[in-house]
Parts: sequence; structure tokens; C-alpha cells
Amino acid sequence: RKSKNTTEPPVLPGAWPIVGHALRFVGDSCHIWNQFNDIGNEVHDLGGVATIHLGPQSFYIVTDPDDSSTILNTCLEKDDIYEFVKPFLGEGLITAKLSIWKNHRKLLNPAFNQSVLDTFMGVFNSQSRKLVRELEKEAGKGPFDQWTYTRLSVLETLGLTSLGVDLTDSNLSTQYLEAVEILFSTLIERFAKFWWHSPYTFAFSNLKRKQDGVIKILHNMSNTVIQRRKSELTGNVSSERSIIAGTKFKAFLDLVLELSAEKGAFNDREIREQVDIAIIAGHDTSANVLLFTMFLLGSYPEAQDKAFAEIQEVLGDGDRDVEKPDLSKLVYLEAVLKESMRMFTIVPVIARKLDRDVKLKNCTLSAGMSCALFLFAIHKLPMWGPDVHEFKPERWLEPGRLPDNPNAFAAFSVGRRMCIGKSYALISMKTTIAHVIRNYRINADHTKLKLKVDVMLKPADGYYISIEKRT
Ligand code: HEM
Repeated sequence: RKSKNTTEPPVLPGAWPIVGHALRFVGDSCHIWNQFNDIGNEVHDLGGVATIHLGPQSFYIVTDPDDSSTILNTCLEKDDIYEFVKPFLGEGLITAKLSIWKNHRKLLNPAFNQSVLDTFMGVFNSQSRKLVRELEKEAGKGPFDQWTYTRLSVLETLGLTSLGVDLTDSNLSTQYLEAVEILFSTLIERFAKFWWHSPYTFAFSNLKRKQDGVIKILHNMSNTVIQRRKSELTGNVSSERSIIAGTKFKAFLDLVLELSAEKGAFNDREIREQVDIAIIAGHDTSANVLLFTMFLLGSYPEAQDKAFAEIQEVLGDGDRDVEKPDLSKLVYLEAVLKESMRMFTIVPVIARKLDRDVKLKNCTLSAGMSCALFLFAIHKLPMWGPDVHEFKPERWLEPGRLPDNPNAFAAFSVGRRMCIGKSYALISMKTTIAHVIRNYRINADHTKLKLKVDVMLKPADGYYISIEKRT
């Protein structure tokens, strides 16, 4: 494409005729993750912004935190690459076109208000206790994969809080979790094969047929959730939680249903899309951060001892619930979570469509182009210090240890399209870890961890830890 822009960023060396850099991505999801890392380093060496070509398509890659923040604050339109997931998520918040997103985000923000989140503390505690009970069967028995336990727990918690439905009794959740994994693997396979980027070529692939099958299972889950909640509300079974006591706020699904019934804000398809987004964005993210965090605590016994000591100091020796005032006192635990998200940025890359020319520090990006923001690479820049590759929760607490740059941490993204569930995630994760660490000593070995990117960053061979009951 011809651009009038004369200050374009450099092209990453090594492009081949016609295919450009696409051959770098030929391989499995571990290989793709390794390529992301290498490309992140190469782009950093080129000044933090560069262009890559995947067949006929070109992407800017950005690893500079200030440039990344400029883009995220200027361009709110999601890139065409998000079209891959639209058969599943439609115009839900994550994938929505800007014109739809503006209105929907404004309508849905109140469902994540602090007053709503406060009312979830009971569920966060009871679900964490349930997880602790479930884990008991693994205590003292050597390494096990904590994947199923934690993801199921987080999914059920999301059901009981934002969605207002009890999914603890159904095997729908287990089926759903398996389908999500398959969907993510099909998305990354499509990304790696640029000739399938076009919906016209993709339509003829076996991969598309496989994807359609799992999307049916995923939509079955959201339709079931909506039906259950609707019938509960009509039967007035749980009208108590429908309106959060003492506030004008409602939890997510109740708000969506109310806005639909009273203001026609969402049609049936849009209700399902919002529920799909809430489930996928709300469970897989927090569950992955929890899994990586437990893994890291198991690998760094000193950090685990410090976290345990803090939990005992704040909650006492007994077994009481984590309450709202405790959350702000669990400062080391918060540092552990942030450091875990820095080390393992589970949403490693996000992308925007540039709807205007964007002037950055050393170059200007052209309107109409795609731009991938390498959040994981920002978290590994030399500005984090010589110990950038080490797990050091202390860096979040000791003055002068963090980069001066406020854009250096972007695990929840930045700007107006950043994560709507950030506070929900932090509160629920803190509560869960506090209960788990209070009950078990974790052991793990991070040196054996092999990573892959399946849309989200994940371990290639499972999240193996072992646990011992604390006496
Ligand atoms: C530790 C956990 C989480 C992490 C690291 C995380 C990260 C992110 C990131 C990086 C984005 C931006 C995506 C993009 O620009 O393409 C995002 C968006 C979003 N997240 Fe989260 N998230 C987490 C938890 C949650 C939870 C618990 C919920 C809901 C209950 C949630 C709901 C959403 C939604 C709806 C969006 C789209 C926002 C918009 O475009 O307006 N997330 N999240």
C-alpha cells in the first residue's frame, strides 16, 4: 500500500518476497510464543516500533510503553484480527466496533462498580473454601495439574457473581472449559496460516468446521445461563441479589436484562454476546493468573513465606473470611499478583486498527494500518532493572524499584478500552490465594516451564504443582 507518510517505522529485517515474515510463524503454539519473544527483542533494538509483513498484510509492532499508551489512548477501534473471534463473540465489548462499543461500555460500567463488587465477597470466600476442600485430595500426593480445579472454581464464581446463576451442579462447565481450549487453538492456528486470514478461504477449511462445532457448545452455555437467570427473575427466586442491597447497582447479567427489557438496549443476540464476553474474559484470564501465581509461589519459597506471614498477620491464625478492609492490607499479596502478571502477561498481545495517523516519539504510523501492542515485551524492558527476568514482588513495594514510566505496566491494557473487570479480578484473586496459601504449602519448579500462546499465554505441559497441608 502506498503511504504519504514519510516517517514510517523501519521494517523488521528478514522479510521474504510475497510471504514477508510469515514463515517465522510456521510451527506450533510454543514456536509462535518463542517468535513473539524474539520479535519483541528485535523491535526493541529498532527503537520500539517496527513493521512486519504477513503475506499481503502488514502490522506495526510496538514495544515502547509511551508509544503504546499514545496508540491505546488515540485509537479505540479493534483490529481486523479480532474478526477471527466474531463468530463466537459478535459485537460484545472486547470485539465490538467502536460505534457500538461506546454506548455499551457506558451502559455496562456500573455492573463493575465497587458497591457491586463488595457484595461478591461472600461468594469469593465460599468459592475459595470450596477450592481448598477440592485440593485436599491432592495434598501430599506429589505433582498434579491444578488446571481443572482452578478454572472450574473461577468459572463457577463468575456464574454466582456477575451472572447470578449456579453452574456448580452441571457438567456444562467442564464441557465449556474443554471447548474454550479447542477454540483458542483453532484461532492461533488460523493466525499462523495467513492464507486462512481471509474469511473466503477460511470458509473451505476443516479448521472452520472444527471451530463451528465448539462455538455451538460455547453458545449453548451462554444461552443456558440467560435462560436460567431469566426464569429465576420471573419466578422471583433471587430478587434479593438482583438489586444489590443499599445501592442502585445491579450485577452484570441482571443489568443487561434490565436494560434490554426497559430500554431495548440489547436484542437477544446482543445479550448472548455480552454474556459470552463476560464468561470468556472473566474466567480464563483470572484463572490463568491464579495458576501462574501459585506456580511462582511454589517456585519461590521465600516469597511464599512472606505472603503466608502477611496473610496470618492480617487475618489472624484462625479461619475467618477475607473481608473488604483486609484487601487493602494484603499489600505483599497484591505485589505478588502484579509481579506474576508482569512475568507472565496472560494477554500478551492486543491490537488496534489505526483510524488516523498517529505521531509517536520517533515515527508516524499511517491511518488504516494494523497495530499489535506487545504488552508482554513492555513488561520485560531494561527499564525494569537488571533483575527484570526474576520474580521479585518486592519491586512493587520498595521506593525507587519500579520504572519511572507509568505506562510500563499494562497487564490490563491502558486507556478507555482497558479491562472493565480489573478490580473484580484483583479482589477475587487476592481472596482465593489467601485461602489457598493459608491452608497449603505449594511446591513447583519454574525452571521446567515451557510456554505457548493460545490467544492467552499458557504453560505448554500443564500447571503442575504439589501441595502439602499446613499444620
Ligand atoms: C487478571 C485478570 C484479567 C486480565 C489480565 C485482563 C486483561 C484484559 C486486557 C489486556 C484487556 C484488553 C483487551 C484488548 O484490548 O483487546 C481486557 C479487556 C476486557 N476485560 Fe479483562 N482481564 C482480566 C479479568 C477480567 C474479568 C474478571 C472480567 C469480567 C468479569 C474482564 C472483562 C473484560 C472485558 C469485558 C474487556 C473488554 C473491555 C472493552 O473493550 O471495553 N476481564 N482485559
